[in-house]
Amino acid sequence: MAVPIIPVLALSAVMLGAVYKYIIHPLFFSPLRRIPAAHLSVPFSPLWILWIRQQGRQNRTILAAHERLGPVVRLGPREVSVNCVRGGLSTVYTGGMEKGEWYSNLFYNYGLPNMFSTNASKPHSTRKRMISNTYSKSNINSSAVLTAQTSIILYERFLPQLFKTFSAQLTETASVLNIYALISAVTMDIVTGYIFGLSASSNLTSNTASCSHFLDLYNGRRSYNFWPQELPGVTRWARKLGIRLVPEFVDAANDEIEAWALSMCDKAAIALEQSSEEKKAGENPISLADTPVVYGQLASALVKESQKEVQKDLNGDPNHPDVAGECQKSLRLTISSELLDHLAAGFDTSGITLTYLVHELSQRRELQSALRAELLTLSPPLLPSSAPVIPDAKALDVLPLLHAILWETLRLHPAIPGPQPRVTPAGGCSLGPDPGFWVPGAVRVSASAGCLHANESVFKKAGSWKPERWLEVDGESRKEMDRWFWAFGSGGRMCVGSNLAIYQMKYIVAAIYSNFATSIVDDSGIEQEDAYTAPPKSDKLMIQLERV
Ligand code: HEM
Repeated sequence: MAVPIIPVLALSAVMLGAVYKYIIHPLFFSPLRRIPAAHLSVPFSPLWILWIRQQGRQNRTILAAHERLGPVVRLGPREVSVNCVRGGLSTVYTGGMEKGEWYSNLFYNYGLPNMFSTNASKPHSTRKRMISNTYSKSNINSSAVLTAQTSIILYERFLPQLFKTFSAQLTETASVLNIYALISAVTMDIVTGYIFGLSASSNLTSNTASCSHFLDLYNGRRSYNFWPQELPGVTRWARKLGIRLVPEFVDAANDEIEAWALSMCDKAAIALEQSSEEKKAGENPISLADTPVVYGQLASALVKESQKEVQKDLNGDPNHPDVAGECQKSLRLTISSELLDHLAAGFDTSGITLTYLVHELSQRRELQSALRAELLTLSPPLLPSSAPVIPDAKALDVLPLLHAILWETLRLHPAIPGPQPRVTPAGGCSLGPDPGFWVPGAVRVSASAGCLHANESVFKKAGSWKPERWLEVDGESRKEMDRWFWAFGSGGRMCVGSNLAIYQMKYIVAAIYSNFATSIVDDSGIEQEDAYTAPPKSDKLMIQLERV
């Protein structure tokens, strides 16, 4: 029987091509072949790193690979991890590499992008310019609105909850407090208060049932991120075949959270509208605490930007009565996508950090006393008798022990310890300290706070929580510690809310430790999740309060 020569030749060519692409090229020609591989299979296939991620072992595996192989390691055929400042953070993040699809796969809201999930630099910086001043250190530390909001949240919600728990402890009707949930509630209230104004924002601190419901919704989705984020195509195809890799309740939770954020946006819009009418009528406009600072700024910047477009559609008439209305309507979800991201990024990370701060302090009675002594030097101190006045934000900010305790917690327990992926530019780049490895374009590259903060040559006894390291060291060693400290990221995509985060975390710590001592009742499951954002595995830290 004659062999059909053309199909055989075609098949052979395809097979040879595959052997070249998947074996010969990675072994002998790929510029990435010189980078130490975290696993034997990584030059040929991404399956190993996908498996590690799916199993929730990525952070510890990447850290172990860096400890074994040095500051640049290869994680997949087109994926590299860096763990150095020179040729690492400076090239990838300060160098402004774009984000790639990893963020847009998961962090769109209502199907719409926001600053965090926008890949390209240009639309990102346009959006960032619109709002970054509302989060600048000088605005945060001198904002009368934020002061009014913080005073109400701390004196009328947070401290009463702590005192209520303390009294219940005395009568033994309740002996323990899940401080993770209460802190998440208060960080949510401060962040949404600043974004939407107090009357339009959340009150999870006083409302424990709403807080539990929200945390269940929010945290219940966590373990299903892998599929849509790493394998969006597979997730879509599986769905078409009737297989749900992400259960239905995750979609329902997303819908509920989106609806909740949208309702806060709508309330903020109404408050602003009423305020401008009252202003026109010569009446008192909106109260300080009810001012929606971030919403107001973002909405007005976006409306201004889109007015030109809408005007074009309305035959160029700038006075057409529909211009403002059309803009508001078309921007409702765009604004909410942005602000839902801020509130999520803002409450979760600060809540995680403070939970670990309380956990560490609860094991050190003497340090709590030293911190309390420092906090009581504030004028006025954060005691119920000082209400409604809160200590000055700048005075709070410069307390050295408080700062060292917060910084050390952010170092050892970064809320985002996992890789923050970027994509190398089309022309390629060199990665790693001299001489570095040349890497072509379109390669996924990331650094991780969890790995950078574990560097023993910068942070002695890196595995121990030692706030004194931030007090005892200065000069070049301190500068080096600052260069490797990466809890908020760096470069153009660094955390835009870091000043608000520091502000609220310091006030919350001051509220707790000016009034109480804490001790651990149950810290089972306190280990951080091995994930991009890393809350305690158990979502709880049970503590007891003691009045001081
Ligand atoms: C302890 C508290 C916080 C920590 C540790 C933290 C950490 C980070 C990190 C590491 C990034 C960069 C992530 C990446 O590129 O993958 C980031 C970005 C971001 N954070 Fe935070 N964050 C905190 C609090 C906040 C707060 C309070 C807000 C706002 C209210 C906020 C809003 C954002 C936003 C909008 C981005 C995206 C910035 C951009 O892409 O330009 N964060 N944060």
